Amino acid sequence: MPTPALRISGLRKEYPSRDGTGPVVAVDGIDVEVAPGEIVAFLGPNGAGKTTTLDIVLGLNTPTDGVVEVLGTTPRKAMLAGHVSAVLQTEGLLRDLKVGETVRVIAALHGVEDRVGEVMERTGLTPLAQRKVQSCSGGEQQRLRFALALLPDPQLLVLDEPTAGMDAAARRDFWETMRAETHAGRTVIFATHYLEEAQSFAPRTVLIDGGRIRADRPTDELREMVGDRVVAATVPPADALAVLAAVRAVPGVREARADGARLVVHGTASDDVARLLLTTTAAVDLEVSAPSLEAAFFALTEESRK
Ligand SMILES: Nc1ncnc2c1ncn2[C@@H]1O[C@H](COP(=O)(O)OP(=O)(O)OP(=O)(O)O)[C@@H](O)[C@H]1O
Repeated sequence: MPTPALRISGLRKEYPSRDGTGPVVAVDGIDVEVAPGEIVAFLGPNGAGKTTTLDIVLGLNTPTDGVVEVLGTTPRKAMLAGHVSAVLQTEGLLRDLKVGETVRVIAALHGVEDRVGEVMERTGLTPLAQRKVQSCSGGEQQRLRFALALLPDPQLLVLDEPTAGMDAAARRDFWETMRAETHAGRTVIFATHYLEEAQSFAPRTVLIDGGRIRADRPTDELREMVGDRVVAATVPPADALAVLAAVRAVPGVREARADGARLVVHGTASDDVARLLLTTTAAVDLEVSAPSLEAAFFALTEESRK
């Protein structure tokens, strides 16, 4: 058995109360093991305990109880040896430095000046080299943090909501670069609020809420468990009943109803329903939406009640 990239056993973290109402239990007994080369999403809503867990993995916070091993050693030793890098939500950048200078300074600290050009190129920073950090957008600054994390060529990369504050296009760019950076052997753990980010990037998802793991399974399976899509469209009122009947006959449709002229269809067959509506009816204003994270949690707790 190879040494796990990460082993967390019985992890618990309590913070002193902020308002005298007793301690805040941020992490309430987490066990998880990540093999070398795995890409794992820690998915959960605000306050789930993701940042606390990742900070402990990075040696930036200490557990109240439990054991955390990173690459077979303590978090601090792994970090100091340069085997672990992180992109954190709040990590400071020096605002007066230029982008290129920032990368060179950190490369010099790691003794890897020869990697500057390659890392800047791979993270798309070369055209921004002369720009001051303070003039970069939030997404560009996040890309710079990512470049700094890649400099030591870490075995384990930890990303805490790396796309927070980015718009959809910047998020897509970020994950495309990230995908190219995950080569055999590099382990990646990232925290996210977005089910789509877990779906498109991580083969395995650990769902965390209230400081506990609610599910730890292949992301595809999770997606199937919450695979419903909602298709909505406006149809001429006179057609509504006939269209409803046609839609209900599509395999995979779980529920279809008409709210006045607005048709709302739930189920796993969103492509088939959309095709039927657009090609055989006078439907307009078609929208397809994915379940929210809240819906995912609901579906999962419903599953565990069965
Ligand atoms: N220093 C602290 N003192 C007291 N409570 C804290 C402290 N840091 C975090 N908490 C609390 O611990 C719980 C878990 O917080 P944590 O930041 O780990 O969650 P998260 O999943 O990362 O959330 P987010 O997505 O908002 O970053 C929350 O209830 C939070 O308010």
